[in-house]
Amino acid sequence: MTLHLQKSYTKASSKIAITGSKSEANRLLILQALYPNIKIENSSNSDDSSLMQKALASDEQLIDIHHAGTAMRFLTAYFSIQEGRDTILTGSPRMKERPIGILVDALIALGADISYLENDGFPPLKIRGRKLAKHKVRLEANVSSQYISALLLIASSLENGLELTLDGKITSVPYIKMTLGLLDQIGVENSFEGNVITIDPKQEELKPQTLVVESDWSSASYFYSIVALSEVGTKIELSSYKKDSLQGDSALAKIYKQFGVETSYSENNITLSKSSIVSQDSKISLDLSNAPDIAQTISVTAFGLGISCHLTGLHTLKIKETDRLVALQNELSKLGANISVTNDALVLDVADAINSEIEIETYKDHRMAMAFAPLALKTSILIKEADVVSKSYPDFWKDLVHVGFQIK
Ligand SMILES: O=C(O)C1=C[C@@H](OP(=O)(O)O)[C@@H](O)[C@H](O)C1
Ligand SMILES: C=C(OP(=O)(O)O)C(=O)O
Repeated sequence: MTLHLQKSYTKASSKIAITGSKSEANRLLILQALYPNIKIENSSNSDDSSLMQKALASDEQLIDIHHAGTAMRFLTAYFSIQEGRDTILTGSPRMKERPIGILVDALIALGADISYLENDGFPPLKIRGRKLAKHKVRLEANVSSQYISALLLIASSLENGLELTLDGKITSVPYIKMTLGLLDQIGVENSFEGNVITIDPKQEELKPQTLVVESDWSSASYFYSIVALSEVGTKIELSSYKKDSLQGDSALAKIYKQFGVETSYSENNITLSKSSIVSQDSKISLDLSNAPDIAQTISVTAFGLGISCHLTGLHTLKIKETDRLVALQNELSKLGANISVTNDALVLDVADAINSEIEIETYKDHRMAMAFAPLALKTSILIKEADVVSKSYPDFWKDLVHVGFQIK
């Protein structure tokens, strides 16, 4: 489905309810499978969380998690400790290109029985569940934090817990802290000192408890972009967010000040307001190694505002739903941007104009569709395969119409 976004204006004020963070939800679903007394509120309505839930409820041997990276990585660890159960874990063609060897090697070092069914280092996997006898392991930490979170999520179910030593520069650190924060909330003792994470064992039942998932900050990024590209005075209120967040993408509040967007926090909500016009001479420089999922949103906002920007710390973008650096370069260039990318950085220089009626390819990446949509506040634009948004945010297009977008 291709959507035609006509040149639009945001309403002066609107209110949106985004569902829970898919990252928090997918961690809690694994923890709930291990500790059934956990109840989850404000969970995520994303495809990735539905796939996770379905996989955990299934007693089939073949589990297909489609495009869901967290489900692939977390379930690899989870099925490794399901004693006596054999599982084949597979995913979409792109998932079969997303590396998983670092996690599989660490699990095998702990005693797991996992083999590759197609290419070494990549899904699909055959996992023969068993008791993991060892409790100390080290792994390379600069490729994906999801490998680390996967191990941390099962760690308290191991007889002696886990001592994990991280080698190299640790990437996407807030996601590791999110995992540890959720373990804190359910009462699993843990520590993260230097490059060593320790998790204590907890094999007894937990007391019944309800965990409320904070709404998804990565999804909120598109409204930051919309407010940044709107008239001064525009306000959008988003429900179920807090100042003290487990999600690293809450850095948006600080980052978007540079784009003239202020964030105010009330008891349970945030309000984004466009407070000032940003000078065309300003230049945005950011290291996004702690918040890789908002790189596309930020690049497109900068382009829409005609501001130059230099983003670094983007080395993980090449192994996400698509190679996001190449995808950004291709699509922003079609719109008239002066952009160059390397393996871990992006430079955008001020462009003369934004080309109209350009068809944006989304490369089966939800964030390509959502990041480019706000440009409709500057010119009409077409978004191809627009239904990809359901991976993280199925209500995205409906919510855009609610804030004033004209979509056909
Ligand atoms: O743990 C998580 O929930 C995630 C970690 C990040 O991945 P990397 O650690 O691979 O960068 C992020 O990009 C992804 O969307 C979700
Ligand atoms: C990278 C993402 O997800 P995953 O790695 O879980 O597929 C994302 O949602 O941007």
